[in-house]
Amino acid sequence: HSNRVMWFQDFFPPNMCPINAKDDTFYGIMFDAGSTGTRIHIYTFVQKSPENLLELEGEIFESVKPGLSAYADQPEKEKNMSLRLLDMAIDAVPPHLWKKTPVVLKATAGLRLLSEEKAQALLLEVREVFEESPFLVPEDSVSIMDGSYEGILAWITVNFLTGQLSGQNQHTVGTLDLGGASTQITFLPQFEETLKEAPGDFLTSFEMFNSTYKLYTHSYLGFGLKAARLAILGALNMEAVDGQMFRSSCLPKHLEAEWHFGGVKYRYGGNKEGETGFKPCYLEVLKVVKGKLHQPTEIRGSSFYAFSYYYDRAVDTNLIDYEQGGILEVKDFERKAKEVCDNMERYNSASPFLCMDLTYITALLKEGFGFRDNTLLQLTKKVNNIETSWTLGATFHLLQSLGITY
Ligand SMILES: Nc1ncnc2c1ncn2[C@@H]1O[C@H](COP(=O)(O)OP(=O)(O)O)[C@@H](O)[C@H]1O
Ligand SMILES: [Ca+2]
Repeated sequence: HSNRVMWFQDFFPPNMCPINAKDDTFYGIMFDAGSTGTRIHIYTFVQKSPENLLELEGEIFESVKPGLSAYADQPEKEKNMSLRLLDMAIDAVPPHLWKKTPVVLKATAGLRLLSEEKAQALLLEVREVFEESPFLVPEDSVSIMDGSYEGILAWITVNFLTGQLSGQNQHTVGTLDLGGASTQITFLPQFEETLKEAPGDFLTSFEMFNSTYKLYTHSYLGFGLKAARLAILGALNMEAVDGQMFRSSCLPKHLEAEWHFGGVKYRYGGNKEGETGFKPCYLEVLKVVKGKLHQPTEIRGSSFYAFSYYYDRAVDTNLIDYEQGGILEVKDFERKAKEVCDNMERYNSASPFLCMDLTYITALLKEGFGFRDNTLLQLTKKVNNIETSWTLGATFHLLQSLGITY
């Protein structure tokens, strides 16, 4: 804990605290416009002692569904949603701090997949809501975030919260984020070989907290869990194919249903006549995954923090506890995938996609990234009661860019 205080001393040196020199609390508001939902994170920073040591004290978090991209064809309807979330900030931040509190929204894969025109129309709606709010609206406050930042900022969050970015002995940990539309992998390479073998745009130098980190990071667009469902069904990028039915051996045999994603309606169902179960499903999933991702050799032996849908699906299948999280091996996902896919009738109260999702996660980890069966995954939703989301890293970055730190 004391490490964190020490670290903040560097981050906010005593004579430089423009946001608020007198008050002992200040705030930062970060919106995460994800493909499946929009979330608000209101971070509180506190100055506890007269020496002006600042600490991240807490977070207020709320989320709404569906994601911004669901309003692609009626952007004006989006307004209610951002207003509703912004009301939380109005309640949480004391009025005298409103105009010193920055508010920013960053959109991820859902908007990256929309046409430029539709995405900009949605962002404009949000910008109007922000401009009418009493908060500090920085330039470029509403934008689509670059995928490499999504990975880097999540890595910053996790390694900050676990105390790895302060002090001398830094043992940083890699991060895996499985969103609805994209997935990210990020780590600090230890081997020279990794730097040599990585595609050029997978390495990014990033400055934060007075250090420069050269990270391996990549965001695979279309490899989020929900986009992967469409890819497996053969329906990705097949807009408005009226009435077409997409079938898969990963779905319950007699299932026929509809699914809305990114503003498009899809019909899908099981292999009524053909095979179902883990084996055929894995083969189907492999077509989407195999050879599509870069495999850095050095990660085979390391352990990673994993969140978002890795966490959710592990909770759904009782691999981990919803509150506690836990540590799993890659093979635990495979074991569950087999159990669910080969007994789909027993799991018919769960999501019809459970088999497909678990099989995809298994294939993504093993055949996609090249992890070993016994690679350890630390599944975490919160560290010290703060969400393990890129939004905290983004808030640090925001404060840094506003000149609140050097
Ligand atoms: N702050 C958060 N806390 C918990 N889960 C989150 C958070 N942000 C995203 N998720 C999870 O991420 C997954 C969806 O990813 P999302 O952010 O909507 O898509 P994408 O990152 O592809 O735009 C869901 O499992 C959702 O529960
Ligand atoms: Ca996300």
